[in-house]
Amino acid sequence: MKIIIGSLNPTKVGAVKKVFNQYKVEGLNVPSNVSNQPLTDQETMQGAINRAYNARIAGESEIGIGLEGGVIIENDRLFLCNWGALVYENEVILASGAKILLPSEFINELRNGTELSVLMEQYTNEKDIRSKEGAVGVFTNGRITRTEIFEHICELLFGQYEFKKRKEENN
Ligand SMILES: O=P(O)(O)OP(=O)(O)OP(=O)(O)OC[C@H]1O[C@@H](n2cnc3c(O)ncnc32)[C@H](O)[C@@H]1O
Ligand SMILES: [Mg+2]
Repeated sequence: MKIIIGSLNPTKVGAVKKVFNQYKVEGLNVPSNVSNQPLTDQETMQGAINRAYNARIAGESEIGIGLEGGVIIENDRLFLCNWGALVYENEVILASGAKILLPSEFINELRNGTELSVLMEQYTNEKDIRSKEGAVGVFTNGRITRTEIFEHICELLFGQYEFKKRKEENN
């Protein structure tokens, strides 16, 4: 069975390959059909769902997976959030990842349309944080990386998928 993950970002592809290691896993760049920088929990979740559907169709696979990063602005607090969706047959399975606080000084620029990936490069003076440890890796001193957040989300997706499949078989 083939699984398509709707991204070529190595943190996302790597997480899916690690967790769904008994399947053939391929990354495909597909649209999220939301903003490049989702600014709410809801929009981030929708991006994950759209990527999963688009990946499944584009790759003609049984299972499509979408992983999406975003932020949540709550008054003067800014949080990093991540969502995952797994689509198979007519079912959508969802899971979100752990959240951490990001610097509040990012809020204005995010509202003005700058992506978090750009802000992280400016903040750290390092290139392509989004494909490496991620914002979470930077702000947790490397204890939890972006790949690990996505691995955790993938475990939550896979476990729910297995549970549903087992239930279907017993019916
Ligand atoms: O190629 P895709 O799959 O789009 O990978 P991406 O890194 O752009 O990831 P998302 O679109 O899911 O994330 C939305 C935006 O938030 C940024 N972002 C999200 N999480 C991040 C993190 O941990 N570190 C740096 N940037 C992050 C990301 O780079 C985008 O600008
Ligand atoms: Mg993106």
